[in-house]
Amino acid sequence: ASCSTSEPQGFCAVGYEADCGLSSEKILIKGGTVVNAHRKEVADVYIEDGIVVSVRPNIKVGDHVKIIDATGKYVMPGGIDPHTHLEMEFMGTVTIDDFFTGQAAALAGGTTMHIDFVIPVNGNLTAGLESYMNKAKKAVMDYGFHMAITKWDEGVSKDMELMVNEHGINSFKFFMAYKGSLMISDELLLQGLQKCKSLGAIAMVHAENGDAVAEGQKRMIDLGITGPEGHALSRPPVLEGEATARAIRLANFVNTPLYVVHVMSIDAMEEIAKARKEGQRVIGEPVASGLILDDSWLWHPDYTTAAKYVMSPPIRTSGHDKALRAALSTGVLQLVGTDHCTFNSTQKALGSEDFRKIPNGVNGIEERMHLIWDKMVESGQMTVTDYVRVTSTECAKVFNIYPRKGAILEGSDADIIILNPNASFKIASASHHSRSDTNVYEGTTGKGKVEATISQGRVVYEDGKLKVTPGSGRYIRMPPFGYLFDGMEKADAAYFASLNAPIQRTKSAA
Ligand SMILES: C[C@@H](CNC(N)=O)C(=O)O
Ligand SMILES: [Zn+2]
Ligand SMILES: [Zn+2]
Ligand SMILES: [Zn+2]
Repeated sequence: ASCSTSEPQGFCAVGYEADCGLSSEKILIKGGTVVNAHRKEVADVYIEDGIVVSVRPNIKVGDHVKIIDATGKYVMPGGIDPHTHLEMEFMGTVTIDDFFTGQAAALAGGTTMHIDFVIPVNGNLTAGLESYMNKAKKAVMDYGFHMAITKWDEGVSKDMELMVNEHGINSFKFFMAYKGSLMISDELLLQGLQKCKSLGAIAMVHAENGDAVAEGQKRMIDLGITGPEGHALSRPPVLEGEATARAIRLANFVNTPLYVVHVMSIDAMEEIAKARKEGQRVIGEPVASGLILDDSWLWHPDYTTAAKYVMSPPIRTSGHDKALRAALSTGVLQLVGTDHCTFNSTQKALGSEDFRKIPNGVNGIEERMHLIWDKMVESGQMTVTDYVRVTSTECAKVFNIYPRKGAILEGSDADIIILNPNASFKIASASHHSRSDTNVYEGTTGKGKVEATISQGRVVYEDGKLKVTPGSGRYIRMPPFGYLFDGMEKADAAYFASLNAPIQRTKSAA
């Protein structure tokens, strides 16, 4: 069998890879501009057995080495997507992309690692992890896990220790929205923040006021607004700003780092900016949809078109996207995710009578690298080194897997992309690798094209063809106490020292 394009969407499913003969253990990438977060340089990259062996000009090699000419192109660390939901059970259905199609899409778009969210099973973390390890059996690229916390008791607290100390999880997500399903109370959030601090684990929040959202939804239904536009109107930016501020203050009170996922509005971004200006360790993660799109689509007369843009927090009115891009380019926000959580048009139709039933989520795992390059680097708003920082390096640093991941340095994993700044891309559901029949970026074109993706030292995407093997993906353990925790104990000591001098009071005269 050979690598025929008759394979579904140009896939090389298991068993064909050897026939493709295109992947190899020794690769020399010649003459490209190698870009890391800290510098760019014209240099060769030599890869052997999945590892970067050397990065310098004019590397000489023997035979049996696959040579890739990258002259005039950028050689960069593969993207790392910090926020995905593959094969996630949610709102009565399951996301249409699993660890095969979602990851194939990622590789085709220049992302070589993602961090997915384990959802506990009936609140049980261990059962949740088992379930996700099972889903990931078909993985074709490296992945890590965050763990969601959807209820609190002594068992959950104990299990969090297990997740950190035994299972390589160093981040826990608390949903402040989705009342009645994933949402937790402030009391639980506080317990969770304190537990994360003690474990050296990053606390992550979905920051919307879930109680107010429920009120806002009722308000829309009472007004007879049941279409997708009701989704945006029911949860305005003020509710994202309020929850973001609340989470930031509670993290301050506990004195632990905080990671705000899918920052979608100016309201939330400005709370993060204020906290960071005051020295608080808060990370803000915008996602591709919030950086690129606006909510006018939700008013589209065609339900299928409008419903595909329903996610939470909602994609905002025009202007928020521009402000979020500016914040990302100046370091107010630190890294870009996608929140890839795809439902096809049949699944989205579950909410055709009531927007509250539209499964929340959009695509992005294949489009992120192209969209950020075109919108921010090609436009001159962001440097190529910052592009690497926000799409790969910062994520590796926050989750403590740098420089194994997120860099092209001697000893790093050989997860590398070659981007041609002079080629262009076009986004279409007809050609994308997601299993969904819709794409929120349908028809978008732009400059900059990922022409080759190397994952674990093998060429897995080249000339528009994927050569992936289900089961070849590896679970990447992420150790606790990453850089965001450096020195926190000193701040704590100083704080408690300042309290430990009880005031000596004289008894007031009787
Ligand atoms: C459930 C998950 C994806 N869906 C979404 N953001 O609308 C999330 O809230 O991050
Ligand atoms: Zn093939
Ligand atoms: Zn969320
Ligand atoms: Zn999410």
